[in-house]
Amino acid sequence: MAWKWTRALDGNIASLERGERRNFFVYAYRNTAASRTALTFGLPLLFLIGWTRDYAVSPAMAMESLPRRLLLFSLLVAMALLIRARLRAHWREAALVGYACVFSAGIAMTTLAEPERMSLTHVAAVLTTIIVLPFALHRATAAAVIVAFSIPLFAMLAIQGAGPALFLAYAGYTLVGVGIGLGYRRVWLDTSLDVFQLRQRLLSRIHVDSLTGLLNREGWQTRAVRAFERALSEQRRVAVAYFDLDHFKRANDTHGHAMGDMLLRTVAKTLREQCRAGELVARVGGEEFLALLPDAGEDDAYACAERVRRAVAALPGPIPASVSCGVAACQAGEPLELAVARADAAMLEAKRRGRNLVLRADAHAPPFTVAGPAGE
Ligand SMILES: Nc1nc2c(ncn2[C@@H]2O[C@H](COP(=O)(O)OP(=O)(O)OP(=O)(O)O)[C@@H](O)[C@H]2O)c(=O)[nH]1
Repeated sequence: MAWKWTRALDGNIASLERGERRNFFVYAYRNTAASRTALTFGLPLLFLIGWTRDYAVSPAMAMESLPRRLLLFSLLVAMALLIRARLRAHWREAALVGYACVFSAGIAMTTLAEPERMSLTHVAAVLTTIIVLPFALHRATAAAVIVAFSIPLFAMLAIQGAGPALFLAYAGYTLVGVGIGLGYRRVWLDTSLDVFQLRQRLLSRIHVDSLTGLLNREGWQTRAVRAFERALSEQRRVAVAYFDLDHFKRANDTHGHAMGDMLLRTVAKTLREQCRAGELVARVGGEEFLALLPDAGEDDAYACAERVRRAVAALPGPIPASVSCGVAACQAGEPLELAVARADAAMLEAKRRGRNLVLRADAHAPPFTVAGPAGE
């Protein structure tokens, strides 16, 4: 049996490494914002539905139970925040684990207080814990939580003289907990997840420029193309801006490479600050930066680039800095690289015209239009 698990698991890991999506469960949970969001909002929704159902049966009783429910809900939120801080997890994952823990604790307490109310709904809720916990918690913690919750539940099952279905459900629950806790490294959820997380972490590093924290060229190629295609499929506009620091070699030669690096970091920070959420910024060369601006036409891109140009020119510090920039709005049917090439050419023209300048690359009025706030 263990051998079979191992084989299945190795297959999962290999397929994850090959980037295949066979392990759909892990993949679906980790990789689709929709599934995580559905789960995250689904649980409080269940909470609400439960109360509404009680209200329909007996408003007085529902109102009576409201403070208890609100307390439980506050606990959920507190737990989620705690887990988020502790694990530095994404808020949706933190919220899920928080729900799962408090949900299980609440059910365990209810069962202890009112054993006759125990039902398959409870089992389903506790099973949620099994699904959710190993995704986000360390194996040992997940095991401790599961086993700790299962003890009172088992005691109640025995006292209640429950049927075999409930016993079986809880036995599965406890076994998963014990299996995880004993360090059964081949429990597929756990190990696949280790590999998966490692891969995700490596991938995110590969896409980030270590000096500035912006996307690097690979990151740009992956993320910008994806964002560009998404915008096209939703028939939204996209523009690009190509920035290049002026006389950066001179800055390096005069002030040293360490100061040059500092200037690059400061310019990167300025770029990030001047761009809106959802806009992608990358360092694609030594002192070259690219921005992808969804929902922007050439005027918007120009305005953004002008903001960046002014902010860089106003930077305090020992090195006087400025950027030249070309902006281009993607034309219908035009691939992203072509828009980038037009923005690049406009940027080079800005260099030729004396630097510290933003130019529009206007496909219909070649070669270039000198940009101005009124779009002259
Ligand atoms: N400090 C530092 N310098 C870098 C880095 N990457 C590239 N450079 C330097 O950036 C400089 C780029 O010089 P050039 O391509 O001549 O451009 P420039 O001096 O900015 O001149 P213009 O673009 O024409 O205004 C070179 O001296 C590179 O050594 C880096 O990561 N850190």
